[in-house]
Amino acid sequence: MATPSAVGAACLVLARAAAGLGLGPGRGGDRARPRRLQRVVRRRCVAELSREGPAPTPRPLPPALLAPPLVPAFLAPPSEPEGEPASTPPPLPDAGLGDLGLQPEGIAEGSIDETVVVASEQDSEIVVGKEQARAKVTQSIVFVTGEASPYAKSGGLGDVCGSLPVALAARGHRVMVVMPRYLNGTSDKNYANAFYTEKHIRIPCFGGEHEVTFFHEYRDSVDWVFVDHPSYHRPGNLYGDKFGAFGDNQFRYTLLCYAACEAPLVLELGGYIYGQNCMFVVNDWHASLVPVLLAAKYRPYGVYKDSRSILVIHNLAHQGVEPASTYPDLGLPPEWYGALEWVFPEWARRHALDKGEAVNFLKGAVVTADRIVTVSKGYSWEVTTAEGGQGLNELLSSRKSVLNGIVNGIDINDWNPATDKCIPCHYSVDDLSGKAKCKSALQKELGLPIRPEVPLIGFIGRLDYQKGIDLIQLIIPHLMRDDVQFVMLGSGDPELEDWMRSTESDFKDKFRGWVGFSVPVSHRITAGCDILLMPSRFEPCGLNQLYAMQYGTVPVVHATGGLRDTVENFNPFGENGEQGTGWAFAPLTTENMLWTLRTAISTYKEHKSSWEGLMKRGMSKDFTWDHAAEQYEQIFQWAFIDRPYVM
Ligand SMILES: Nc1ncnc2c1ncn2[C@@H]1O[C@H](COP(=O)(O)OP(=O)(O)O[C@H]2O[C@H](CO)[C@@H](O)[C@H](O)[C@H]2O)[C@@H](O)[C@H]1O
Ligand SMILES: OC[C@H]1O[C@H](O[C@H]2[C@H](O)[C@@H](O)[C@@H](O[C@H]3[C@H](O)[C@@H](O)[C@@H](O)O[C@@H]3CO)O[C@@H]2CO)[C@H](O)[C@@H](O)[C@@H]1O
Repeated sequence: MATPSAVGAACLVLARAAAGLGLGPGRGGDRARPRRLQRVVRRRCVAELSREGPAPTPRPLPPALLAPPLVPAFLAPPSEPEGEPASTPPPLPDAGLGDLGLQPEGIAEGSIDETVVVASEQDSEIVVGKEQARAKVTQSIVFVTGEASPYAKSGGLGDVCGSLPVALAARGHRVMVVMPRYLNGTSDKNYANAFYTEKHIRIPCFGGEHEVTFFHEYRDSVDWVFVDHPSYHRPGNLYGDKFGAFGDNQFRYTLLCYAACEAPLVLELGGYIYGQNCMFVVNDWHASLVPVLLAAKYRPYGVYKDSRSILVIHNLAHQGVEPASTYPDLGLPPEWYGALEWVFPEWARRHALDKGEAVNFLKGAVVTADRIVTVSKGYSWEVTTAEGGQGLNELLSSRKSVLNGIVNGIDINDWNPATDKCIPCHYSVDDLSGKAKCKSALQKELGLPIRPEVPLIGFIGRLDYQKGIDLIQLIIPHLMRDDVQFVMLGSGDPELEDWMRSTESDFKDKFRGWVGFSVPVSHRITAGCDILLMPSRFEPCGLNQLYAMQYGTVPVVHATGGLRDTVENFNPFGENGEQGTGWAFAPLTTENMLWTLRTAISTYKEHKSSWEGLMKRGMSKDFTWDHAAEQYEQIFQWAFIDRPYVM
């Protein structure tokens, strides 16, 4: 049996929490029914007690997590041509694209690199280890996400949520990640080490009570918590299948958010619950109901008063928008409708009688989260502009004082050419010889002519409008006249997948289109290519250019968002000699892109020592998570200085 005190504490907080949860989705108001709810909750706690398994062996906790709070958190002070193309290419059109490559200005308050002295009720010991830097103040952190690698990944969100929590745990924080337990019949083995916790909760939404259970794995000092429900068990990818996005995604991620709010209160992980004093880090729209729930359904009942929430925006293109008529399904009190209220502009409405009324999950978090972080500084400015704000620019501008940008890091355990298990030869900045072997192995694997002297260009990414693949389509007939090789790895838009296949058959000796999702292939392309092309229309951060630089592969990118923040333009006439790690071009036009690519290609072919300098400067950059983790800690501290969001 679990220790009585821990279970008692869990029941108490669960009782308080569920007093706010309500049991019905109607607009009748939960506040009118607290007594009945308390009774139901007490029964639930008793039922849970009888299900308790053997007491887990408690893991040691950081001292701060055991110490009782002394003062309320808000009182803490601030602290050459080979073969001809199939046909003569048409003239290059101007892409006619809005360019976001403008100069950022006026974002948020001071630099997050500034040192702020924070006195708090939590651990204030400064521990600087020899190998691993430790946090000045440790927190209980709860990440909520739709994906985290290696369990489930559809793109960069999965990378970040699979590695930032580990970096924060290594710095002394207690960290939990809450995500769905996706079972699709092919990658189910990813969850093989996650065990059933015997915890069940019933979530009042969508016209009934929906039971979810929790699975758990403790790995890399992080509590990985998987929410289990039949709606997460189906073939396809995480969010949809060949017919498009799943029709019940709003329901699936509503469940995730409710479950994530309960997990710190009910799960004894390593023997202890996380409790009410948490830092919720909610990622993208899938997790965006969490801050709304905290404000609408917990704090009014005295629960989570000392917790804070941070919204991390990885991509404003996905906001979780559904018709306004779905609001009652969410189980939120009617007076909270305004937090999620969203009206489409007239041009975006479907017919004359369409009033464009909708609910928008991401907007709900923009309104109610205590702080907002975007995944690069550049993007934190772009989201406040009409061009980059995807309709949320005015709202985000109104929250500038709590909006910051932190460039993502990369997991060098996974992405390191000296140790990478997916690549055929290892290499480093001190010995680049293995890279040439990776290139010839890749050419062989792809069935391309094995020619060390020909520049091999790569693209890796989701086949999505965001990534500018239509621009690649336009330049390919021109580029294929040059002596180059080009490999693309991607999946997504079926028309673009078909184009990749047909282009491969048009240019058999020069172009490969690898349709599908393969992490090992992505590593081999990153290591084997000379140049990585990223013509993204917008890019909140971008990870592939970081991986490329780490592997001595020179990025050619559109100067936007995180790409502009991380790729330094090649300057052969720098003050201290040659400078830069790649090429960042703007505006985004096909002519500009082709010209920049050809500049890179001629540098590769004719200026070998300059090329080696580009490679080595990129490989010497420190893209590890530690610096970003430190900046997140600063945001956490700022969040705890302010009072939490209340209506
Ligand atoms: N077919 C395929 N096979 C194998 N691997 C594939 C693949 N297609 C993509 N990937 C992998 O998915 C990841 C893509 O990450 P990005 O950050 O470049 O873009 P994404 O738009 O998904 O992420 C969003 O979130 C991240 C994280 O914050 C931001 O960096 C980014 O700007 C934002 O758009 C990389 O690890 C890449 O290798
Ligand atoms: O890590 C890669 C990206 O993953 C997330 O984006 C997904 C998005 O959140 C899902 O909702 C879904 O998007 C579909 C969208 O909802 C729907 O209206 C339609 O446009 O189709 C979209 C594709 O199915 O899938 C997205 C991934 O493809 C995350 O939010 C992003 O930050 C990440 O870049």
